[in-house]
Amino acid sequence: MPGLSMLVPFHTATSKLKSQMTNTWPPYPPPDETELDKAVRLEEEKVAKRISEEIDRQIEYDRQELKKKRSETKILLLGQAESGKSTLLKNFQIQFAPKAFEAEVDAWRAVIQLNLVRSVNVILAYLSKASAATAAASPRFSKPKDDLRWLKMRLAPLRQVEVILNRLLGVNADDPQSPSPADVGMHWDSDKLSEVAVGSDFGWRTLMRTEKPRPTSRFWDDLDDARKILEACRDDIVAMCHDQMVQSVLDEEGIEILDEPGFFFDQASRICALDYEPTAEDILRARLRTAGVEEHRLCMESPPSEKGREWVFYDVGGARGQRAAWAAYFEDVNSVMFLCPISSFDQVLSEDRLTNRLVDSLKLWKTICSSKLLENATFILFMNKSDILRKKLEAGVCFATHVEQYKDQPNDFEHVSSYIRKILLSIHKECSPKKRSIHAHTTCATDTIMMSHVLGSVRDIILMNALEQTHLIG
Ligand SMILES: Nc1nc2c(ncn2[C@@H]2O[C@H](COP(=O)(O)OP(=O)(O)OP(=O)(O)O)[C@@H](O)[C@H]2O)c(=O)[nH]1
Ligand SMILES: [Mg+2]
Repeated sequence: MPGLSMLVPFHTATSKLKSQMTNTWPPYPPPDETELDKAVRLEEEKVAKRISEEIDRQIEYDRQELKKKRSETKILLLGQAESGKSTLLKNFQIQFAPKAFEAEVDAWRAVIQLNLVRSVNVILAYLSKASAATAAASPRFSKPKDDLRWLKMRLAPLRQVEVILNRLLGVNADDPQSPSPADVGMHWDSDKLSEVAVGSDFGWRTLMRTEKPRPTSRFWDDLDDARKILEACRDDIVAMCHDQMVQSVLDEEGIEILDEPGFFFDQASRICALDYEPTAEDILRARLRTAGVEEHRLCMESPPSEKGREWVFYDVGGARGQRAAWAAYFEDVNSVMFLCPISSFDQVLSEDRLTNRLVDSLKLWKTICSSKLLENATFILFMNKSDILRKKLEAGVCFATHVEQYKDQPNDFEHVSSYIRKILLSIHKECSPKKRSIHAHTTCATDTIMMSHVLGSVRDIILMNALEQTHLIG
């Protein structure tokens, strides 16, 4: 039996062969092609070309994505709730992406005003309940009840301001850790009551960006209303913040106003003004609890040598209930930044009042150090809230009362902080799956000057290690 090629006309076979050999596209048309065949062939060629181009585009996209991924630096921010993770991230933005940080100022203004209003509402609700229950018995409520009633009446519009700002910022009303002031009980719990959380998917930061298409005018009208009410209540808010009865209640509860996250009582007059412009320090002091895991892309604006490099931060919610979600982000991480609030030795977790915060932080650190998934990451430890530790010790709070092993060593900042440092470093040494260097810094994340020095050296460490990890050096 003759081969199949024997049945195909010679010129067709050769042109096919030629097209296969030279890889010509489109292939030569068959010589006996009818008009209909030609139309069909051209259509088929068009479709094939489209598919081929689509595949090329996808390959190029995947190549670019891979290239981008390789040049990205992934950083995980870890630590218990209120350790200062989000505050550290703000410092990175201030230092290396100031324009992007500036673009979020409007959103932070609303958060700061909400922090203040919420604190005022919480205190008012607390005072009324406590006053009703103990008016006769306690000298701290000796102020005439009428005064309190008058204050409440004058400041009643602030409840509306809180509602508006909650709505505009997307504060999750269903969040069990974000109770409204109406939920205030007889037990003072500043951990929960002064703070708010915004879901990471709400996009509140970009909502108010000036260069973005603006939200509806209803949004801005509501925001204007909230600001006007705040301005109208300004004198009464300032009066309340300095009121003796309020001060004595806060004193009795051991609340150090300046150290309370998101309280802003000392800045009430400025923050309530219609033309209030938040400073970087205000924004660093604002309290917004992270819910879930937030991805932040920071495109370096400075220094010029690093312009355009992208750092991807994963900022996690630090409360116990949120920690199970962390592990999903452990793979491919270049750097872990762990924050241990060293001032927390005399505090308990707000989610578990039987657990000391420092003990919880050390346990968490042990778990993170032991993780196999993180064994190649660069570890940077921030012993944060050093300013509060210093203040507490200077005020006479005794470290050994809460950490018995400390025994009778000196109760001063240098000794206590170096004791905590030794423990953290020895945990890292003992629990790491393989030998790994560590960089430790004692910080106050609300102090921009201190942080600019620290972050300069942190940046160098991260860049060096990113290079090593991509085998360009070392
Ligand atoms: N005084 C002082 N306050 C700090 C310091 N670091 C952070 N804070 C404040 O502590 C509060 C909590 O900080 P965040 O950065 O929100 O804490 P976080 O670790 O992100 O907390 P979660 O999101 O709940 O996990 C904020 O109001 C900060 O301003 C510090 O070093 N000193
Ligand atoms: Mg946070």
